[in-house]
Amino acid sequence: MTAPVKSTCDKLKLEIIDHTALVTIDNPAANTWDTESLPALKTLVEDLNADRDIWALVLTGAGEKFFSAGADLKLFADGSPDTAREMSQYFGEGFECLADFRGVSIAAMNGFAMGGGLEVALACDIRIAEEQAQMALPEAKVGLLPCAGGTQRLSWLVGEGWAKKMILCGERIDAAKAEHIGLVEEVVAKGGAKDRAIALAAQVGQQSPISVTYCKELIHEARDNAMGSALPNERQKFVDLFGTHDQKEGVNAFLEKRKPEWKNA
Ligand SMILES: C/C=C/C(=O)SCCNC(=O)CCNC(=O)[C@H](O)C(C)(C)COP(=O)(O)OP(=O)(O)OC[C@H]1O[C@@H](n2cnc3c(N)ncnc32)[C@H](O)[C@@H]1OP(=O)(O)O
Repeated sequence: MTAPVKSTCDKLKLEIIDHTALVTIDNPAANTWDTESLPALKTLVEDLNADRDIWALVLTGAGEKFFSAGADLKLFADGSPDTAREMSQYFGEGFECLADFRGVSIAAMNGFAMGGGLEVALACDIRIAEEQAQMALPEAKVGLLPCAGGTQRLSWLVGEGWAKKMILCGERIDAAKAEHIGLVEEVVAKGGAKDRAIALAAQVGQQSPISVTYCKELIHEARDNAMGSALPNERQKFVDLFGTHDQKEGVNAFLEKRKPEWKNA
């Protein structure tokens, strides 16, 4: 018998419910991602992948307000290109490992899903949002860009037009709009995402797990082939931004709660 899987990080809580791993991002105030939780996510998903009794993964956020507000912006206030390289690698490895999870992954979006918080939901197979949830890829508002698969996975899911409206115009959308454009598969009442996701995961459990794994790999094949080198390129452009004035200005303006003054340099 193999030892039960454990989370290696307090910011990621793990509960096993039958064949489903319930993973809760628990990093107050905004369930942000950092240099502890991102590598821990990778380790956790690898360990869950190795456990043949785990067939589904549900990801949610602790508390009532945030699913996840993305990267902890405090890490980027005076970050260097090396900081950016390290963070983008952690994001890439963590979220790509989740995207390749052997079973079905479901994001139970219980509140704000912003930046890397929306990108982790995009790395899941299915998204269930509570009616009050709001989502955006607002990285360009703070002088950054979505480097955790967002430019690619959002475009694949909702098409180029809405991806551009959200990424280039910084448009934040509510759950109803997200369902309308195909960004989430279901909207449920406030407080209901986790239970609905666990119920859906149990439904997955009625299928052959090995069939599910093979089908998922095949569904991903066309997209992954077409993406080519886009994911490493996305990470490199994120690193490049850290040599600019506007990256520092954008992040510091957010932390100082003021409007940024862009120089386009
Ligand atoms: C590759 C990935 C890159 C990225 O992910 S870059 C980050 C992208 N994410 C964002 O830009 C979202 C930033 N957050 C927000 O815009 C706002 O939050 C919300 C619209 C989501 C909610 O606004 P409101 O209701 O006014 O809450 P609040 O007072 O802003 O947030 C509560 C506390 O949480 C902190 N916080 C929120 N998001 C982040 C973050 N991403 N990094 C660090 N701290 C964050 C705030 O500052 C504040 O803290 P305090 O209570 O001390 O003032």
